[in-house]
Amino acid sequence: MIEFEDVSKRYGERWAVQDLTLTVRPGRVTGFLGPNGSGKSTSMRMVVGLDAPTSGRVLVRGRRYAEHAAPLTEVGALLEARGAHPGRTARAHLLALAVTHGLGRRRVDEVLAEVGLTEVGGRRTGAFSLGMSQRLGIAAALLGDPAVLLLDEPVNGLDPDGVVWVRGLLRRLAAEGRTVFVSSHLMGELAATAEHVVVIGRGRLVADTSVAQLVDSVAPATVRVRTADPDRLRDLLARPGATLRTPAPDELVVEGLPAAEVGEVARRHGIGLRELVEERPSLEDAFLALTRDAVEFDAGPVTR
Ligand SMILES: Nc1ncnc2c1ncn2[C@@H]1O[C@H](COP(=O)(O)OP(=O)(O)OP(=O)(O)O)[C@@H](O)[C@H]1O
Repeated sequence: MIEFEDVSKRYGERWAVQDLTLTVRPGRVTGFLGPNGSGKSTSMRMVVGLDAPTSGRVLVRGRRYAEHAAPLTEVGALLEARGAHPGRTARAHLLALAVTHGLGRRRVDEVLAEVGLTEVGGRRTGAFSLGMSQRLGIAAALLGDPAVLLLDEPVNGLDPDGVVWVRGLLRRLAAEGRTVFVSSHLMGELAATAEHVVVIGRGRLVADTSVAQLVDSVAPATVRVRTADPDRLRDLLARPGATLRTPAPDELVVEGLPAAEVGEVARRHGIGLRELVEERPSLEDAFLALTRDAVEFDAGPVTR
């Protein structure tokens, strides 16, 4: 579990994160979504003590990161893909991390195998592609077998096979009961992996909800019907909460009613339907609608 308690972070004259209160729970993948510059990386860095909050505090499993005796076994983090020394081999990089926590060579070999880098473990990381560096970063995050995993844009630079692999890995880690917190600026990417999503815009919390609820709340599904008698069907469907439009002579568009109910009312009254389609906004549309205000109303320079 990760807890942000009224956390704000200021860099010079600007707030990168403002009044963030949030609990990231174990046993599921939580996506962390926001446009570029919205404060995702800053928030993640504060979890592992790479940045200190200007106010508020961040707790990992009930304590500040620095208060944990062996932090690598509590929190594994991938915050920057090219984090390894370019002159070191992948194995040496992991071994250097492992020895600080009393972990042995065997664990290093295990995580190299887990991320598919066994063959290239002896190569210098400076020659790694971005995708290989991402895999190495994930190996480092897994090294201490931590209960909490923090991954900043983990699929960046991965090929399609790699993307599928990361999704499977994150879901497995969550199913094992770990807290998995993963950022992305692409809603579609997170929707394929995360059950729960936290959205920030301009450093402020915009949503903390399931992916399904997020889409429903921003732009609910509409039902589009083609029929010879749209006016009659419109009158039959008129009720509080339903919005009905007839954009064409043979078309009715319904908001606020499920497709099954629209179909059932038509059937009961003998109105033939040529077409009945439920249209959902895309995840990217939902995300853009949510963060639009946050983007337009810039938190601006420091006023407090
Ligand atoms: N070390 C720093 N010094 C000054 N400003 C910073 C620093 N780190 C981040 N910022 C600023 O804080 C804001 C949030 O940046 P952050 O990197 O946390 O956003 P992000 O959501 O991770 O963005 P991206 O998706 O582009 O990585 C931005 O305005 C950024 O310019």
